[in-house]
Amino acid sequence: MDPVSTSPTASAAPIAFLKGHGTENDFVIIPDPDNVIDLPAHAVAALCDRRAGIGGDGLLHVVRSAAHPEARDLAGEAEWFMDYRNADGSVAEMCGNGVRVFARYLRRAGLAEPGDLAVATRGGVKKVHLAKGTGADDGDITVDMGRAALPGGEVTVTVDGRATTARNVNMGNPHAVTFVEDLALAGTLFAAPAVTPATAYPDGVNVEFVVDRGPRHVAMRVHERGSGETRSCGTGACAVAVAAARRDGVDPAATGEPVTYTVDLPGGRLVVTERPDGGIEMTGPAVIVAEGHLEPTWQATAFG
Ligand SMILES: N[C@@H](CCC[C@H](N)C(=O)O)C(=O)O
Repeated sequence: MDPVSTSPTASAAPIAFLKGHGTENDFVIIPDPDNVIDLPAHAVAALCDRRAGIGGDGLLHVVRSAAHPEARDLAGEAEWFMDYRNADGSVAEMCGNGVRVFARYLRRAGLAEPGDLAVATRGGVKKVHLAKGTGADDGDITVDMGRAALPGGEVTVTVDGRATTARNVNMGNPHAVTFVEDLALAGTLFAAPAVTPATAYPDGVNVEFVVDRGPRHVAMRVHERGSGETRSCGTGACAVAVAAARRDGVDPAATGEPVTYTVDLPGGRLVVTERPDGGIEMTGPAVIVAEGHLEPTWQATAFG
């Protein structure tokens, strides 16, 4: 399962990849334990291209923390670093569905055992729980996503001239969560919704549209920074659960009781629990779909 290649500029050896998804939020996975593959933004965009590449909402570069300058300091806490990229090649702090798929890959490759697995991300170290028996394909995976930050301040999302207020929630990456009457009001989501004030999100934002489905049960659509509309977003589901809880007047820190929301997305279901200590746990599937090697001619063009 280890990559065959080193840098494509140094060698024509084909790069090993896998394809995976979590609730249909799909990723190209590039195993590169020693961080020898240079992945410029244009190569990531080419890999994630759904027509001319493998296709994905993002890319999971699997690197040992000790081998990556952005994660070296975390190597004592987490052996592996999820170097996450969006489909346009931009870098993001965290990916909730991605970290489950990342853990599934490590388990499948024999690089992680059942139990708790620490994964370094740009959003800090996340603890992933691989239940006993978790193997190549089976079993949902739970991630301790850390705490949500709620910066406050008025935020507005505008689609097709219709403005709704939103809550600013940071899950390591930025989110604007707005409750609507009908998910169709999100429109086509071919373009990013307008979010104001721009100063609330200096690095861009993921936008979630949410409707109620029942008690502590919501459904959402999302427009992701750097990827467009996706069929699921794990950090987005966590942001939505926290926003829904506060809207419903529920705060586990105050009650001392955890609260769980079921979040339905176009690509599946995630279950999100906020604990009294503020920690957020997300549970959902993680699937490896395929593996192979890049075709050398395509690789040379994509990385050139
Ligand atoms: N789909 C991811 C989030 C990926 C990063 C996001 N697009 C950003 O730029 O912050 C998830 O499952 O959390």
